[in-house]
Amino acid sequence: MFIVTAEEMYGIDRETMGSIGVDGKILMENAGREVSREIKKRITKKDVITVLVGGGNNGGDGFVVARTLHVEGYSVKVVQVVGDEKIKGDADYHKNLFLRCNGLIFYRDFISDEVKHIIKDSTVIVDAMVGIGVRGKLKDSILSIAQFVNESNKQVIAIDIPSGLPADEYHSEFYAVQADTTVVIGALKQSLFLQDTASYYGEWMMVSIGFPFEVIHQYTDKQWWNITDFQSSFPKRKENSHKGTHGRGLVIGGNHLMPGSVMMTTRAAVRSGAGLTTTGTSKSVISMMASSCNESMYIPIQEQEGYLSGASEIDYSVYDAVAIGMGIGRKKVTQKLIQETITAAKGILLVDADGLYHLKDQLNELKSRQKPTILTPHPGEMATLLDVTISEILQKPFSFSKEFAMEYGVYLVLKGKFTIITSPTGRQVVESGGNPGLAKGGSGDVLSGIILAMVMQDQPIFEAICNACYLHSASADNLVKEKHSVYDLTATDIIEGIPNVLRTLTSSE
Ligand SMILES: NC(=O)C1=CN([C@@H]2O[C@H](COP(=O)(O)OP(=O)(O)OC[C@H]3O[C@@H](n4cnc5c(N)ncnc54)[C@H](OP(=O)(O)O)[C@@H]3O)[C@@H](O)[C@H]2O)[C@@H](O)CC1
Ligand SMILES: [K+]
Repeated sequence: MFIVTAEEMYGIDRETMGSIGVDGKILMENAGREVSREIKKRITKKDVITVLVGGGNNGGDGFVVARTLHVEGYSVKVVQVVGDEKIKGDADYHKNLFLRCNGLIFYRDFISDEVKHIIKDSTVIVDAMVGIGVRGKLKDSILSIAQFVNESNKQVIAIDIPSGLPADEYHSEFYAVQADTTVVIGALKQSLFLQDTASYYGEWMMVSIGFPFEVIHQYTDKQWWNITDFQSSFPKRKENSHKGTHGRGLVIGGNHLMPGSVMMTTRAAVRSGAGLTTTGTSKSVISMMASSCNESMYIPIQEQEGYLSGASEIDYSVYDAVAIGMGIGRKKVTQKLIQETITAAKGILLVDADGLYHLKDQLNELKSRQKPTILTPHPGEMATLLDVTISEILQKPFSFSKEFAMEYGVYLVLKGKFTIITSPTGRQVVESGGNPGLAKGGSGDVLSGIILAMVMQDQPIFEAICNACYLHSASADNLVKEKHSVYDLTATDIIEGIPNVLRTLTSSE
C-alpha cells in the first residue's frame, strides 16, 4: 500500500481526473460508498448516526456516506458545520442528492445546545468536517465541535483522516478529533506513521476508489510493508542449495564488558538462514560465546584493554556481508577498526549501534564504497549522526532519512515504532509491526543479525531489508500472542520466535 503526503494525494487526484478523465463526482461517490461499506461493518440499524460535514471535499464524502446509509434504512442526520456558501462543486452536487432523498441536515458552525443534543443522542459520529486540506490549527467554530465529540465517548468513525490532524510530517500545533476508526481513502497518509499523530486514527483501513496504480506510483515511492509484501518477495530455497548459496557473513563487535550484543546478532543471523556465520571479537568474548553459539566460527581481533582495536588479520574477501558495531563500545581505540572495515569490506556492510557513533566523522568515506552499505540507527543515533535533536528527527523522519540516504548512498533503517527503510535512491518503506516488548536492549542487535542473513539471500537488497524488519516484528508479535507478554519478552526470545514465523509465513515452499 502506498503512502502519500497531502500534496502527492492532490497530484494523484488531479491526474486521475485530468489525464484519465474520471469525474470528481464519481470519485466522491466511490469514496463515500467504500467508506459506507466499512462503516456498515461496525453499526446496526439500531444505531443513531450523525455525520458532521465540513466545507471541502471531505464534507462531500460525508454527504455520500449520509445518503448511502439513509437510503438503506439507517437512522442518519447530517450536521453541516459551515455556512451554505462553503459547500461548492462536487460536494454541493452530493448535498443536493442527499436532500432529494429526503435527507435531514442541521446547519451549525459552532457547538450549540442543539448540536450537543444531536451528538448526545447519537451512538455513532461520522467525522467529515476536514480532511487532508486542513491548514493550521482548527478554527474556533469547528474546534469547539471537535472538542465536544472527543469528550462525548461516542463511537467516532473518521473519513480519510481525523479532522484537524495534519496529513504530513513536520506539522505545526494541532487539535484533532480522536477517532476509534478511520477509513483512509485511496492511499495512506504520512501522519499514520508518525509517533505523535498515529494514535488519532484509531483502528484504520484503506479503501480504493479508482486511482490507477500507475498514477499513484508516479507521485510516490513510499510504501507500507505488510504480510502480502513479505510473502510475495521472500525468496524460496532451491532444492540443490548448499551452505555457500546462503551467504558467508561476518559479525564484528563486542567488548569484554558487553559480550551479549555480538552473541545475539550472531545467533539471529544463524537462525534467519545465513549459510555460514563467523564472529570477529576479542579472545575473552570468544571464550564466553563459543559454548552457547556453536554454529558460528570465530576470529580473534586485536584488543586494547578489552576493546577491539584493529582487524588487519581478517580476510574480508571471503565474506558476502559484514555487520559491525554491536556492543563494540565507544573507546577511541575502536575507531580505527571501523575505519579499516569501511574500506576493506568487499561485500555488503551493515553498521549498527556504537559502530554508528564511530562512523560520525567518517560518513564521507561511505560514498566511495562499491557495495551496498546499510546503517541501522534508532532516532537517538540518527540525531547524533546529524547533529540535531531526537525530537527534530521524530517530527520529520521521512525527510531526514531520505536526505541522508541519498547524500551518503546508503540503505538507512531508522528504527522505531514505525521503522522507515530508505534506499540510496530515496525509495521508502514503513514497517509498523512489533510491540512495546521490543523496546529493550538487544532487540536492535537481533535485527542486525536478521538483516545480515537476509541480504545474503537471493533477493534484491531493499526487499531483503524490509523483510528482515518484518520478520523481527512478526516474531515479537507472535510471541506476545502465544506465550509471552510485552513485559517479559527478551531479545533472545525474538531469536527463538523466528522459526515459527518462517514456518507459518513461508509454508507454501
Ligand atoms: N476528488 C475528490 O473529490 C476526492 C476527495 N477526497 C476527499 O477530499 C478531502 C480533501 O478535500 P479538500 O481538498 O477539499 O479539503 P478538505 O480536507 O475538505 O478541507 C478543506 C475544508 O476545510 C476547511 N479548513 C481548512 N483548514 C481549516 C482549519 N484550520 N479550521 C477549520 N476549517 C479548516 C476549509 O475551510 P476554508 O479554509 O476554506 O474556510 C475547507 O472547507 C480528502 O481528505 C478526502 O476526504 C478524496 O477522497 C479523494 C477524492
Ligand atoms: K475527517
